[in-house]
Amino acid sequence: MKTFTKIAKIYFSPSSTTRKIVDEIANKFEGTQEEYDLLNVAGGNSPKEFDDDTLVIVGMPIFAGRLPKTASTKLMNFKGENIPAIAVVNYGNINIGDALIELNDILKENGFTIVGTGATVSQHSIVTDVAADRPDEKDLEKLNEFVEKCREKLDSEEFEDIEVPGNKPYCEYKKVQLTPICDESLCTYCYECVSSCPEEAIPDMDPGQTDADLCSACTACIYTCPEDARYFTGDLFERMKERFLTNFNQRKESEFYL
Ligand SMILES: Cc1cc2nc3c(=O)[nH]c(=O)nc-3n(C[C@H](O)[C@H](O)[C@H](O)COP(=O)(O)O)c2cc1C
Repeated sequence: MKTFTKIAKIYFSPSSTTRKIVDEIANKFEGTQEEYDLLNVAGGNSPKEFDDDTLVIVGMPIFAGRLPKTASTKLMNFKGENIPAIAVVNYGNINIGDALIELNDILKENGFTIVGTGATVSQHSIVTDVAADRPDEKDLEKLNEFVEKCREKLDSEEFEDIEVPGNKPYCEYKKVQLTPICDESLCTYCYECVSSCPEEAIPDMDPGQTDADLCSACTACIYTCPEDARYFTGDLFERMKERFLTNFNQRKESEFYL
């Protein structure tokens, strides 16, 4: 296999499961790892073009059947003429929607050659009882088999266009109408939530507030808070929980395309 000097990891991962998948894939290759964390407000804002000694690994969570808006907008800044990419969307056992085709389209449009792609299942970051504790051992085993096949394909250097499920035009991106609340009796004003928010929806000096118009419900602030002071609550959240646990609690498996 051609040796890659650099392994570039590009991801958006508010509750860290997508990052875990990307790390699992990247760690199977030699080469110095570079990270592009699109959750970071400054991350991925400027154009970046990769050299041909680079293998790119991209991981994106699925939000409402699409890529998160902030993440897809930033991803468009990454270009790589014939640079090989392994690309996964990661979802919470509900649906893939059109996110997989959207991810593939963006990467191909920007010059990348897709070596392998797929959809992995991880714990639902909003309704955490759905797909709880995933990815598990079985998931990681399947992921490793996929990576092995990607390695073989990189060896063969034969890359045909990969067809993935999804519709065009893509389903409309619908913002999830939830905004985390902050229990100020628990908050220690460490401001971790402020710096974790990719939408800058939490005011600098007032973590008790969240701008619902800016918030994408991504969950970064909830998972970063060391005091568990931030969470979703309310009727809509309770209804969502009930609906997901009733309808989507049957295990779905990761799917891969090469
Ligand atoms: C705003 C939002 C919307 C989501 N929409 C979907 C969805 O449409 N289908 C699905 O299966 N999971 C959905 N999820 C769950 C995430 O895709 C899943 O938990 C993923 O593992 C999160 O990745 P992360 O740990 O890297 O943040 C959604 C999560 C959030 C926060």
